[in-house]
Amino acid sequence: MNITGVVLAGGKASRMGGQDKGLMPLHGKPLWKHVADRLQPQVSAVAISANRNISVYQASGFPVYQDTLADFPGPLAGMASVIRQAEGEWFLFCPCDTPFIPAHLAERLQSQRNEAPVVWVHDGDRDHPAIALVHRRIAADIEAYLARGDRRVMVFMREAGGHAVDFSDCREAFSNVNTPEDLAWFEAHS
Ligand SMILES: Nc1nc2c(ncn2[C@@H]2O[C@H](COP(=O)(O)OP(=O)(O)OP(=O)(O)O)[C@@H](O)[C@H]2O)c(=O)[nH]1
Repeated sequence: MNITGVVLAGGKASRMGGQDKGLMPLHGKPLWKHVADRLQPQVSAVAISANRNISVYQASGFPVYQDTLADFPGPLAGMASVIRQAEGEWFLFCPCDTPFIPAHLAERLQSQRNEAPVVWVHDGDRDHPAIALVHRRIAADIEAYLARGDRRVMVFMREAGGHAVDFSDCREAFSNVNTPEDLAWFEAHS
């Protein structure tokens, strides 16, 4: 299966004080690059979803896609915007703030998909609907869902016929960085 891995870096990062979270360094490397480096061996191509500092992301050489659904901020808008601009059938989305995703992420999501058009990570405690393997055919459904005023990623994905895949054996791989305190903690402990 050909999969495009997409680093979602288009959020407002309000809990990070509004800075561009993807560009914040952890151990001297920007958060988005940690995610891209972990995705790259698992996918056919890597791309970035971003809405500011575009030239900085473009300098990586990866394609960078901006949101075309700017009226509907949130990860779903990022997903549909990428699918509309990129080629390829399958997309593995992953937030820029999840720098420890496991090496078997794509393989396990694929192997437990069972024909669903979207599957996402469940870490044993909670769902991570922005870490998801998505087929391009749901782009139109995302657009319709956003247009009717909804934003909730999980609700959409269940409506679209998706299900969660269990990653409780490696739950710590889905730790994420939301605040400056989180970043300081990972700088000291990872
Ligand atoms: N392309 C795109 N990505 C988004 C958008 N909103 C959130 N994301 C991404 O989705 C992932 C999860 O986002 P959140 O942590 O819920 O939101 P955030 O904006 O990053 O941070 P907070 O404002 O602190 O909630 C992150 O990787 C974000 O960059 C958006 O409107 N467009």
